[in-house]
Amino acid sequence: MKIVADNTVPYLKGIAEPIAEVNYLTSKEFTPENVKNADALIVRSIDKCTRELLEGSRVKLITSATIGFDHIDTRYCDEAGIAWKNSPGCNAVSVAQYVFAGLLTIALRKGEPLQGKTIGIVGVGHVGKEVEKLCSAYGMNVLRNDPPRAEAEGEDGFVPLDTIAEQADIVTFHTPLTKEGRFATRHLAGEDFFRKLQRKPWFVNASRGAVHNTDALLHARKEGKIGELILDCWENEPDINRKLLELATIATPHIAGFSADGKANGTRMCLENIEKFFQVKIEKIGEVVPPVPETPVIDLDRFDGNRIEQAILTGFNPLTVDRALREHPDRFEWFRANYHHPREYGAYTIVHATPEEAGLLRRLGFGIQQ
Ligand SMILES: NC(=O)c1ccc[n+]([C@@H]2O[C@H](COP(=O)([O-])OP(=O)(O)OC[C@H]3O[C@@H](n4cnc5c(N)ncnc54)[C@H](O)[C@@H]3O)[C@@H](O)[C@H]2O)c1
Ligand SMILES: O=C(O)[C@H](O)[C@H](O)COP(=O)(O)O
Repeated sequence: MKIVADNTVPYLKGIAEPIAEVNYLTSKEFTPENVKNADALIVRSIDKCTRELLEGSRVKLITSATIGFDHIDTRYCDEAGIAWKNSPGCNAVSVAQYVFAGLLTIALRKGEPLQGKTIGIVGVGHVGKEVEKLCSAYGMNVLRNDPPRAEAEGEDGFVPLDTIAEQADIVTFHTPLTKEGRFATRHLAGEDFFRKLQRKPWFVNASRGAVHNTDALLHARKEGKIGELILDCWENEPDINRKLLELATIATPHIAGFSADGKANGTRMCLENIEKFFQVKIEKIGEVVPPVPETPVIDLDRFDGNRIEQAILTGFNPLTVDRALREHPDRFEWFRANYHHPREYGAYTIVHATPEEAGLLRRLGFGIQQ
Protein backbone atom coordinates (compact mmCIF):
# COMPACT_ATOMS: atom_id res chain seq x y z
CA MET A 1 0.00 0.00 0.00
CA LYS A 2 1.15 3.57 -0.72
CA ILE A 3 0.36 6.39 1.66
CA VAL A 4 1.08 10.06 1.02
CA ALA A 5 1.15 12.01 4.28
CA ASP A 6 1.62 15.65 5.18
CA ASN A 7 5.07 15.83 6.73
CA THR A 8 3.89 18.05 9.60
CA VAL A 9 1.40 15.54 11.03
CA PRO A 10 3.02 14.83 14.42
CA TYR A 11 3.87 11.40 15.87
CA LEU A 12 3.34 9.68 12.51
CA LYS A 13 6.80 8.89 11.18
CA GLY A 14 7.70 5.20 11.42
CA ILE A 15 4.26 4.06 12.58
CA ALA A 16 2.64 2.96 9.31
CA GLU A 17 5.88 1.93 7.57
CA PRO A 18 5.60 -1.76 8.47
CA ILE A 19 2.46 -2.02 6.33
CA ALA A 20 2.93 0.70 3.73
CA GLU A 21 5.32 2.79 1.73
CA VAL A 22 4.84 6.27 3.20
CA ASN A 23 5.83 9.38 1.30
CA TYR A 24 5.92 12.55 3.43
CA LEU A 25 5.22 15.80 1.60
CA THR A 26 4.98 19.46 2.44
CA SER A 27 1.61 21.04 1.77
CA LYS A 28 3.00 22.66 -1.38
CA GLU A 29 4.12 19.25 -2.62
CA PHE A 30 0.55 17.91 -2.59
CA THR A 31 0.31 17.98 -6.40
CA PRO A 32 -1.62 15.68 -8.78
CA GLU A 33 1.70 14.15 -9.86
CA ASN A 34 2.77 13.39 -6.28
CA VAL A 35 -0.52 11.88 -5.09
CA LYS A 36 -1.62 9.99 -8.20
CA ASN A 37 -0.20 6.62 -7.12
CA ALA A 38 -1.28 6.82 -3.48
CA ASP A 39 -3.94 4.54 -2.03
CA ALA A 40 -4.46 6.81 0.97
CA LEU A 41 -3.74 10.41 1.89
CA ILE A 42 -3.14 11.60 5.45
CA VAL A 43 -3.80 15.34 5.43
CA ARG A 44 -4.21 18.48 7.54
CA SER A 45 -6.45 21.50 7.05
CA ILE A 46 -3.82 23.20 4.86
CA ASP A 47 -3.88 20.38 2.28
CA LYS A 48 -6.66 21.24 -0.12
CA CYS A 49 -8.20 18.01 -1.41
CA THR A 50 -9.85 19.25 -4.57
CA ARG A 51 -10.92 17.70 -7.87
CA GLU A 52 -7.78 19.23 -9.42
CA LEU A 53 -5.60 17.31 -6.96
CA LEU A 54 -7.46 14.01 -7.09
CA GLU A 55 -8.86 13.49 -10.58
CA GLY A 56 -7.15 10.58 -12.35
CA SER A 57 -5.44 9.39 -9.15
CA ARG A 58 -5.89 5.98 -7.54
CA VAL A 59 -6.57 7.53 -4.11
CA LYS A 60 -9.24 5.50 -2.31
CA LEU A 61 -9.18 7.12 1.13
CA ILE A 62 -8.47 10.61 2.42
CA THR A 63 -8.13 10.82 6.17
CA SER A 64 -7.63 14.18 7.86
CA ALA A 65 -6.05 14.59 11.29
CA THR A 66 -8.49 17.43 11.98
CA ILE A 67 -12.01 18.05 13.15
CA GLY A 68 -12.84 20.43 10.29
CA PHE A 69 -13.15 19.05 6.78
CA ASP A 70 -13.86 22.19 4.76
CA HIS A 71 -10.49 21.60 2.99
CA ILE A 72 -11.91 18.42 1.38
CA ASP A 73 -14.18 18.70 -1.66
CA THR A 74 -16.54 16.12 -0.21
CA ARG A 75 -19.00 16.42 -3.07
CA TYR A 76 -16.30 15.53 -5.60
CA CYS A 77 -14.99 12.70 -3.40
CA ASP A 78 -18.49 11.23 -3.04
CA GLU A 79 -18.99 11.39 -6.82
CA ALA A 80 -15.55 9.92 -7.52
CA GLY A 81 -15.95 7.13 -4.96
CA ILE A 82 -13.11 8.41 -2.77
CA ALA A 83 -13.83 7.74 0.89
CA TRP A 84 -13.01 10.64 3.21
CA LYS A 85 -12.77 10.86 6.98
CA ASN A 86 -12.11 13.61 9.48
CA SER A 87 -11.17 13.08 13.13
CA PRO A 88 -14.26 14.10 15.10
CA GLY A 89 -13.52 15.55 18.51
CA CYS A 90 -9.76 14.86 18.32
CA ASN A 91 -8.79 18.30 19.59
CA ALA A 92 -12.07 19.53 21.11
CA VAL A 93 -10.63 19.68 24.65
CA SER A 94 -7.65 21.63 23.33
CA VAL A 95 -9.88 24.29 21.77
CA ALA A 96 -11.98 24.58 24.92
CA GLN A 97 -8.83 25.02 27.03
CA TYR A 98 -7.59 27.65 24.56
CA VAL A 99 -10.84 29.61 24.85
CA PHE A 100 -10.83 29.32 28.63
CA ALA A 101 -7.18 30.44 28.85
CA GLY A 102 -7.98 33.46 26.67
CA LEU A 103 -10.97 34.44 28.79
CA LEU A 104 -9.02 34.02 32.04
CA THR A 105 -6.12 36.09 30.69
CA ILE A 106 -8.44 38.98 29.85
CA ALA A 107 -10.39 38.62 33.10
CA LEU A 108 -7.16 38.80 35.14
CA ARG A 109 -5.94 41.80 33.19
CA LYS A 110 -9.24 43.66 33.67
CA GLY A 111 -9.74 42.51 37.25
CA GLU A 112 -13.20 41.28 36.25
CA PRO A 113 -13.90 37.72 37.46
CA LEU A 114 -15.51 35.39 34.95
CA GLN A 115 -17.74 33.90 37.63
CA GLY A 116 -21.29 35.12 37.10
CA LYS A 117 -20.68 36.24 33.51
CA THR A 118 -22.89 34.78 30.81
CA ILE A 119 -21.21 33.07 27.87
CA GLY A 120 -23.15 32.36 24.68
CA ILE A 121 -21.88 29.29 22.85
CA VAL A 122 -22.79 29.19 19.16
CA GLY A 123 -22.44 25.61 17.95
CA VAL A 124 -22.63 23.05 20.75
CA GLY A 125 -20.90 20.05 19.21
CA HIS A 126 -17.64 18.40 20.27
CA VAL A 127 -15.90 21.72 21.01
CA GLY A 128 -18.89 23.70 22.25
CA LYS A 129 -19.74 20.99 24.80
CA GLU A 130 -16.18 21.10 26.19
CA VAL A 131 -16.33 24.90 26.42
CA GLU A 132 -19.61 24.54 28.29
CA LYS A 133 -18.06 22.04 30.74
CA LEU A 134 -15.16 24.33 31.64
CA CYS A 135 -17.24 27.50 31.89
CA SER A 136 -20.00 25.86 33.98
CA ALA A 137 -17.44 24.25 36.30
CA TYR A 138 -15.86 27.67 36.81
CA GLY A 139 -19.18 29.29 37.77
CA MET A 140 -20.22 30.98 34.56
CA ASN A 141 -23.75 30.99 33.13
CA VAL A 142 -24.07 29.34 29.74
CA LEU A 143 -26.46 30.07 26.86
CA ARG A 144 -26.42 27.51 24.05
CA ASN A 145 -27.31 28.14 20.43
CA ASP A 146 -27.41 25.27 17.94
CA PRO A 147 -30.38 25.34 15.54
CA PRO A 148 -29.57 21.97 13.89
CA ARG A 149 -29.47 20.29 17.30
CA ALA A 150 -32.52 22.20 18.53
CA GLU A 151 -34.44 20.97 15.49
CA ALA A 152 -33.34 17.36 15.97
CA GLU A 153 -33.52 17.17 19.78
CA GLY A 154 -36.10 19.81 20.72
CA GLU A 155 -35.71 23.48 21.70
CA ASP A 156 -35.16 22.78 25.39
CA GLY A 157 -31.77 24.02 26.52
CA PHE A 158 -31.15 26.02 23.34
CA VAL A 159 -31.76 29.70 22.61
CA PRO A 160 -31.96 31.70 19.37
CA LEU A 161 -28.84 33.57 18.26
CA ASP A 162 -30.67 36.86 18.94
CA THR A 163 -30.98 35.92 22.63
CA ILE A 164 -27.22 35.44 22.78
CA ALA A 165 -26.72 38.79 21.04
CA GLU A 166 -28.92 40.43 23.66
CA GLN A 167 -27.90 38.64 26.85
CA ALA A 168 -24.34 37.35 26.60
CA ASP A 169 -21.26 39.00 28.12
CA ILE A 170 -19.08 36.70 26.00
CA VAL A 171 -19.90 35.07 22.66
CA THR A 172 -17.86 32.18 21.31
CA PHE A 173 -18.35 30.50 17.93
CA HIS A 174 -17.85 26.74 17.47
CA THR A 175 -19.73 25.88 14.30
CA PRO A 176 -18.36 24.17 11.21
CA LEU A 177 -17.85 26.40 8.17
CA THR A 178 -20.74 25.70 5.81
CA LYS A 179 -21.66 27.75 2.78
CA GLU A 180 -24.99 26.22 1.80
CA GLY A 181 -28.21 25.06 3.39
CA ARG A 182 -30.57 26.41 6.03
CA PHE A 183 -27.91 26.48 8.70
CA ALA A 184 -25.06 27.89 6.63
CA THR A 185 -22.48 29.51 8.90
CA ARG A 186 -20.40 31.55 6.48
CA HIS A 187 -20.46 35.12 7.85
CA LEU A 188 -22.90 34.08 10.59
CA ALA A 189 -21.13 36.67 12.73
CA GLY A 190 -21.89 39.46 10.28
CA GLU A 191 -23.34 42.95 10.28
CA ASP A 192 -26.79 41.82 11.42
CA PHE A 193 -25.40 39.87 14.39
CA PHE A 194 -23.02 42.61 15.53
CA ARG A 195 -25.78 45.26 15.27
CA LYS A 196 -27.91 43.29 17.74
CA LEU A 197 -25.24 43.03 20.46
CA GLN A 198 -26.44 44.67 23.66
CA ARG A 199 -23.80 44.11 26.34
CA LYS A 200 -20.51 44.89 24.57
CA PRO A 201 -19.63 41.19 24.76
CA TRP A 202 -16.19 39.71 24.36
CA PHE A 203 -16.09 37.97 21.00
CA VAL A 204 -14.23 34.72 20.31
CA ASN A 205 -13.74 32.88 17.03
CA ALA A 206 -11.73 29.64 17.19
CA SER A 207 -13.86 27.79 14.62
CA ARG A 208 -13.13 28.89 11.05
CA GLY A 209 -12.24 32.41 9.90
CA ALA A 210 -15.10 32.80 7.46
CA VAL A 211 -17.66 32.20 10.23
CA HIS A 212 -17.16 35.93 10.88
CA ASN A 213 -17.25 38.67 8.28
CA THR A 214 -13.96 40.55 8.61
CA ASP A 215 -15.33 43.96 7.55
CA ALA A 216 -18.31 43.66 9.88
CA LEU A 217 -16.08 42.50 12.74
CA LEU A 218 -13.65 45.38 12.18
CA HIS A 219 -16.55 47.81 12.16
CA ALA A 220 -18.09 46.33 15.31
CA ARG A 221 -14.75 46.51 17.11
CA LYS A 222 -14.10 50.11 16.07
CA GLU A 223 -17.65 51.13 17.04
CA GLY A 224 -17.21 49.54 20.48
CA LYS A 225 -19.96 46.95 19.90
CA ILE A 226 -17.62 44.27 21.22
CA GLY A 227 -15.55 44.70 24.35
CA GLU A 228 -12.69 42.29 23.80
CA LEU A 229 -11.65 40.17 20.84
CA ILE A 230 -10.02 36.73 20.85
CA LEU A 231 -9.21 35.45 17.38
CA ASP A 232 -7.58 32.15 16.50
CA CYS A 233 -9.24 31.75 13.10
CA TRP A 234 -9.11 34.34 10.35
CA GLU A 235 -10.54 34.84 6.92
CA ASN A 236 -7.99 34.25 4.19
CA GLU A 237 -5.37 32.48 6.36
CA PRO A 238 -2.40 32.72 6.29
CA ASP A 239 -2.69 36.23 4.83
CA ILE A 240 -4.57 37.72 7.75
CA ASN A 241 -6.08 41.19 8.05
CA ARG A 242 -3.46 43.36 9.78
CA LYS A 243 -5.97 45.91 11.09
CA LEU A 244 -7.94 43.12 12.76
CA LEU A 245 -4.72 41.79 14.25
CA GLU A 246 -4.07 45.24 15.74
CA LEU A 247 -7.57 45.46 17.18
CA ALA A 248 -7.65 41.94 18.64
CA THR A 249 -7.04 41.57 22.37
CA ILE A 250 -5.58 38.09 21.86
CA ALA A 251 -4.53 36.97 18.38
CA THR A 252 -3.17 33.52 17.55
CA PRO A 253 -2.35 31.68 14.31
CA HIS A 254 -5.04 28.95 14.29
CA ILE A 255 -3.44 26.90 17.05
CA ALA A 256 -6.40 26.45 19.43
CA GLY A 257 -6.58 22.76 18.60
CA PHE A 258 -2.81 22.26 18.74
CA SER A 259 -2.42 20.50 22.08
CA ALA A 260 -0.07 17.52 21.92
CA ASP A 261 -3.02 15.39 23.08
CA GLY A 262 -5.22 16.67 20.23
CA LYS A 263 -2.48 16.12 17.66
CA ALA A 264 -1.85 12.57 18.87
CA ASN A 265 -5.59 11.84 18.79
CA GLY A 266 -5.81 13.12 15.20
CA THR A 267 -2.87 11.01 14.03
CA ARG A 268 -4.21 7.91 15.80
CA MET A 269 -7.66 8.37 14.28
CA CYS A 270 -6.15 8.62 10.77
CA LEU A 271 -4.26 5.37 11.29
CA GLU A 272 -7.39 3.68 12.64
CA ASN A 273 -9.27 4.83 9.54
CA ILE A 274 -6.59 3.21 7.36
CA GLU A 275 -6.78 -0.01 9.38
CA LYS A 276 -10.53 -0.18 9.03
CA PHE A 277 -10.73 0.82 5.39
CA PHE A 278 -7.94 -1.42 4.09
CA GLN A 279 -8.49 -4.21 6.64
CA VAL A 280 -4.88 -4.06 7.87
CA LYS A 281 -3.32 -4.02 11.33
CA ILE A 282 -0.90 -1.24 12.27
CA GLU A 283 0.87 -2.72 15.30
CA LYS A 284 2.63 0.50 16.28
CA ILE A 285 -0.52 2.61 16.76
CA GLY A 286 -0.05 2.34 20.52
CA GLU A 287 3.16 4.38 20.16
CA VAL A 288 1.20 7.44 19.04
CA VAL A 289 1.14 9.21 22.40
CA PRO A 290 1.87 12.81 23.41
CA PRO A 291 5.12 13.42 25.32
CA VAL A 292 5.09 13.81 29.10
CA PRO A 293 5.08 17.52 30.08
CA GLU A 294 8.43 19.02 31.16
CA THR A 295 6.99 19.79 34.60
CA PRO A 296 4.02 17.48 35.17
CA VAL A 297 3.50 18.64 38.76
CA ILE A 298 2.02 22.07 39.49
CA ASP A 299 2.60 23.26 43.04
CA LEU A 300 -0.05 25.85 43.95
CA ASP A 301 2.18 27.16 46.74
CA ARG A 302 4.50 28.68 44.19
CA PHE A 303 1.84 31.23 43.21
CA ASP A 304 1.21 34.40 45.25
CA GLY A 305 -2.39 34.95 44.20
CA ASN A 306 -4.96 33.69 41.69
CA ARG A 307 -3.63 30.19 42.34
CA ILE A 308 -6.22 28.37 40.26
CA GLU A 309 -5.88 30.73 37.30
CA GLN A 310 -2.06 30.59 37.41
CA ALA A 311 -2.22 26.80 37.45
CA ILE A 312 -4.51 26.83 34.42
CA LEU A 313 -2.19 29.16 32.51
CA THR A 314 0.93 27.09 33.34
CA GLY A 315 0.67 24.66 30.41
CA PHE A 316 -0.57 27.17 27.85
CA ASN A 317 -0.52 30.97 28.00
CA PRO A 318 -1.99 32.53 24.85
CA LEU A 319 0.00 35.75 25.30
CA THR A 320 3.26 34.07 24.29
CA VAL A 321 1.80 33.06 20.93
CA ASP A 322 0.00 36.39 20.59
CA ARG A 323 3.27 38.31 20.98
CA ALA A 324 5.03 36.19 18.37
CA LEU A 325 2.24 36.61 15.82
CA ARG A 326 2.11 40.39 16.28
CA GLU A 327 5.86 40.63 15.71
CA HIS A 328 5.76 38.47 12.58
CA PRO A 329 2.25 38.22 11.12
CA ASP A 330 3.81 37.11 7.84
CA ARG A 331 5.03 33.93 9.59
CA PHE A 332 1.49 32.67 10.37
CA GLU A 333 2.04 29.26 8.79
CA TRP A 334 5.61 28.98 10.06
CA PHE A 335 4.36 29.38 13.66
CA ARG A 336 1.86 26.60 13.04
CA ALA A 337 4.45 24.25 11.53
CA ASN A 338 6.98 24.92 14.32
CA TYR A 339 4.63 25.04 17.29
CA HIS A 340 5.48 23.69 20.73
CA HIS A 341 2.34 21.62 21.39
CA PRO A 342 1.22 22.04 25.02
CA ARG A 343 -0.30 19.21 27.04
CA GLU A 344 -3.89 19.41 28.23
CA TYR A 345 -4.89 19.78 31.92
CA GLY A 346 -5.21 16.01 32.35
CA ALA A 347 -1.43 15.61 31.98
CA TYR A 348 -0.76 17.69 35.12
CA THR A 349 -1.01 16.85 38.81
CA ILE A 350 -1.76 19.65 41.25
CA VAL A 351 -0.18 19.65 44.71
CA HIS A 352 -0.93 21.74 47.82
CA ALA A 353 -4.51 22.51 46.81
CA THR A 354 -7.10 23.34 49.48
CA PRO A 355 -10.16 21.05 49.34
CA GLU A 356 -12.10 23.79 47.56
CA GLU A 357 -9.33 24.41 45.00
CA ALA A 358 -8.93 20.66 44.50
CA GLY A 359 -12.66 20.26 43.79
CA LEU A 360 -12.67 22.95 41.12
CA LEU A 361 -9.40 21.92 39.46
CA ARG A 362 -10.56 18.29 39.38
CA ARG A 363 -13.80 19.36 37.68
CA LEU A 364 -11.72 21.25 35.10
CA GLY A 365 -9.77 18.05 34.35
CA PHE A 366 -6.53 18.27 36.39
CA GLY A 367 -5.13 15.40 38.43
CA ILE A 368 -4.94 16.14 42.17
CA GLN A 369 -2.40 14.76 44.64
CA GLN A 370 -4.20 14.17 47.94
N1 LIG B 1 -9.12 26.61 15.92
C1 LIG B 1 -8.84 25.33 15.89
O1 LIG B 1 -7.69 24.93 16.01
C2 LIG B 1 -9.94 24.33 15.73
C3 LIG B 1 -9.76 23.06 16.27
C4 LIG B 1 -10.80 22.14 16.18
C5 LIG B 1 -11.99 22.47 15.53
N2 LIG B 1 -12.10 23.70 14.97
C6 LIG B 1 -13.34 24.08 14.31
O2 LIG B 1 -14.33 24.24 15.33
C7 LIG B 1 -15.61 24.02 14.76
C8 LIG B 1 -16.43 23.13 15.69
O3 LIG B 1 -15.86 21.85 15.78
P1 LIG B 1 -16.69 20.66 16.47
O4 LIG B 1 -15.80 19.51 16.59
O5 LIG B 1 -17.35 21.14 17.70
O6 LIG B 1 -17.75 20.36 15.37
P2 LIG B 1 -19.09 19.53 15.57
O7 LIG B 1 -19.54 19.16 14.23
O8 LIG B 1 -18.91 18.49 16.60
O9 LIG B 1 -20.09 20.62 16.20
C9 LIG B 1 -20.52 21.75 15.49
C10 LIG B 1 -21.89 22.13 16.01
O10 LIG B 1 -22.29 23.32 15.32
C11 LIG B 1 -23.68 23.20 15.07
N3 LIG B 1 -24.09 24.11 14.02
C12 LIG B 1 -24.08 23.90 12.68
N4 LIG B 1 -24.57 24.98 12.05
C13 LIG B 1 -24.90 25.89 13.01
C14 LIG B 1 -25.45 27.19 12.97
N5 LIG B 1 -25.79 27.80 11.83
N6 LIG B 1 -25.61 27.85 14.15
C15 LIG B 1 -25.29 27.25 15.33
N7 LIG B 1 -24.80 26.00 15.41
C16 LIG B 1 -24.59 25.33 14.26
C17 LIG B 1 -23.88 21.74 14.73
O11 LIG B 1 -25.23 21.34 14.88
C18 LIG B 1 -22.96 21.07 15.74
O12 LIG B 1 -23.62 20.70 16.93
C19 LIG B 1 -15.36 23.48 13.37
O13 LIG B 1 -15.44 24.57 12.46
C20 LIG B 1 -13.93 23.02 13.40
O14 LIG B 1 -13.37 23.05 12.15
C21 LIG B 1 -11.12 24.64 15.08
O1 LIG C 1 -10.26 21.39 12.39
C1 LIG C 1 -9.36 21.22 13.20
O2 LIG C 1 -9.18 20.15 13.79
C2 LIG C 1 -8.44 22.35 13.56
O3 LIG C 1 -8.77 23.53 12.94
C3 LIG C 1 -7.05 21.96 13.43
O4 LIG C 1 -6.39 22.47 14.55
C4 LIG C 1 -6.42 22.43 12.17
O5 LIG C 1 -5.07 22.11 12.25
P1 LIG C 1 -4.15 21.72 11.04
O6 LIG C 1 -4.89 20.85 10.14
O7 LIG C 1 -3.81 22.98 10.34
O8 LIG C 1 -3.02 21.04 11.65
